[in-house]
Amino acid sequence: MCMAATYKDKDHYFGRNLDLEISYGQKVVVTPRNKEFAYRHENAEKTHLALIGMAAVVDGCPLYFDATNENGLSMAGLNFPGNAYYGEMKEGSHNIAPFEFIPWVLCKCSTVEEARALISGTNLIDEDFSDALPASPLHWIVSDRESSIVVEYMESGLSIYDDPAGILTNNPPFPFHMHNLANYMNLSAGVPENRFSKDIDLRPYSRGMGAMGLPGDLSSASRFVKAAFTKLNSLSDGTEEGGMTQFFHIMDSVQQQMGCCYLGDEKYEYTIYTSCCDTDKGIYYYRTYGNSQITGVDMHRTDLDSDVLAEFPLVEGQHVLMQN
Ligand SMILES: C[C@H](CCC(=O)NCCS(=O)(=O)O)[C@H]1CC[C@H]2[C@@H]3[C@H](O)C[C@@H]4C[C@H](O)CC[C@]4(C)[C@H]3C[C@H](O)[C@]12C
Repeated sequence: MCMAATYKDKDHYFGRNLDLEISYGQKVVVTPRNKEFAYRHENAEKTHLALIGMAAVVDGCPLYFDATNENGLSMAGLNFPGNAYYGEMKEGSHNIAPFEFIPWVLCKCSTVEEARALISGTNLIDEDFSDALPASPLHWIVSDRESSIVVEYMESGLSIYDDPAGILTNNPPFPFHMHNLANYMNLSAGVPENRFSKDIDLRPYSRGMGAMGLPGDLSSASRFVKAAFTKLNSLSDGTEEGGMTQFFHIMDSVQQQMGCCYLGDEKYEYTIYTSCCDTDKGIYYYRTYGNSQITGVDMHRTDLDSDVLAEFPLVEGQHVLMQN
């Protein structure tokens, strides 16, 4: 399971939880403007917008899981097995392999509307990066400061949905999640009132009974509701630090703890990393399962005019601040 979210306070934030049982050796990677992107079926892009995000670098190629470009447009791929469908090459469309999709959009577009136009003419083809890294069944969230869309390639074709919640999880397809929110429209962060019956004296019996009925299990459907409610009721203090702190708390609302989601075969899915990109500043913050400290990489402290990837291996292990 995974979750991606946007959040706006003084700055705008975009990030995700990567919930999985294995690691691909991912790190924070800045692709500078002059690092050529060679596409399998499209002309290579010699110069483009710079990107920062989490990627596995294989044979010098950054395979992005989630990324933000220097103009703040962001994108993340989340598992969508059984529903994602990549077809054959199509004449008259841009034919792009799934692993190329994030750079394809973020190298060129600065807004959700530009991305929507580009994606409408883009055909994702069933092409693997390599035998060892076959095409992943994904759907994507694309966000700028103002709005988000969700992109799903299914057997029925391409759908681009407005995502007013600014949240994405996994299966089923996105319209289900938006529809499902209606089941929870009665939820409130406030103190519950007795609407059950006038004939029974029901009162809140403790503080902290807001959001009664909010699902807390780890299913994709429940995580969508919980993350959306948490985000849409979130308050922060209008400072950079406060916004980033609140963003991590939103992500924590649907964290997967090791041991709680068994996949069989002695394998468990858990939140391998949580990212929070300040898209206004180009700073990519992250935490990993084994390192609760927030670590940051600022794309503007790298040479964005270079033609060489800047790679930052994840800082692992707890960094405990002893006070005595
Ligand atoms: C599995 C990851 C998504 C996590 C997620 O959504 N988990 C939920 C699992 S569940 O079904 O709902 O249980 C996705 C996100 C980005 C993906 C990676 C990126 O697409 C980059 C490359 C692409 C290559 O084709 C395959 C390896 C890969 C390195 C991908 C491996 C894997 O599919 C990743 C890491």
